[in-house]
Amino acid sequence: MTMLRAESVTLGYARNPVVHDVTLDITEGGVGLIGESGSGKTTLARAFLGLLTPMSGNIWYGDQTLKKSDLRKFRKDVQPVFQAEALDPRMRVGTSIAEALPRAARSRVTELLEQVGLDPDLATRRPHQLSGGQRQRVVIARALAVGPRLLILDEPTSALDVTVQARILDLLASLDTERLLITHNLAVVERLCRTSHVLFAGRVVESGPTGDLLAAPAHPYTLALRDAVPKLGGDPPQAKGRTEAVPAATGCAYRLRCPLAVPECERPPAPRDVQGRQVACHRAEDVLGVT
Ligand SMILES: Nc1ncnc2c1ncn2[C@@H]1O[C@H](COP(=O)(O)OP(=O)(O)OP(=O)(O)O)[C@@H](O)[C@H]1O
Repeated sequence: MTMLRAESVTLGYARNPVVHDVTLDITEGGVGLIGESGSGKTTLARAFLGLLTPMSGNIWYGDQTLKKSDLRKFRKDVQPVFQAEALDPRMRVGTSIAEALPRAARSRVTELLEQVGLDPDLATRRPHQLSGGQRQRVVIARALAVGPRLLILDEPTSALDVTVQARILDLLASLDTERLLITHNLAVVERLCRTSHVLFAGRVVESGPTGDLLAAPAHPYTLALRDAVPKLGGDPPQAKGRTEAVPAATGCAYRLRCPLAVPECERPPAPRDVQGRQVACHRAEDVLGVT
């Protein structure tokens, strides 16, 4: 079932588009958005949270566009989980969580702390008196307080060391809330997302079942990402091949970096079906041939 859908959305700031004509469904089983810094992941997440209005296209929530849906219900159903630094440093964490709860349900703070694996006694502490992993659990507890159907998680573990990351991933995997997860870390989507979308320069270049994407990428950029970060906790990926940082303005945006680029890539590749995924690359079959 599709909970949220971006339909041909173009997004930007001050009329300058940074996400171009993206169509993407948030379906069950976890959805990953993968891409390097600046590829447009957070921008897309903001649009899915109703915080950024598309320059064109629509965000659909069920059978209504966000513009027309009941925003109160939407804000309860779809909750962000951003970095732990977003917690108010002056507020005791129990109060932080209680604030998100309806007045009649404030006694649920203990239950929520337990649900995220924290000792309820920590409720009286302030964020700086907790470890990074504990703070991230508080952020998750706060998001869960209103009983959301979908969590939108932006790099939920990137500030944590590897063992703490793994425990937070276990916690997220154990929740029965759906998730859209934004990360540059492929190991994280492998653990938490049935479907993944790879973004490059504001365009989806490859989408499909996460396992297939990682086992045999069909886009050279997915291949570069996969080969750059073999394990949990690795550094942000650097593309292999040529290293021009600026995307090409015409044709395939990736072609200046792509080791497989040919003159045909000066024409923009339309997304097409290749072995069970959607891929925007003229040379997808050749990429599959080398993986
Ligand atoms: N508030 C803003 N005003 C103007 N430009 C912005 C704003 N926020 C983001 N951008 C630009 O939009 C593009 C996409 O940024 P975005 O934050 O969505 O990327 P990202 O993939 O989430 O990157 P990161 O992994 O570093 O968070 C970038 O070129 C960025 O500079």
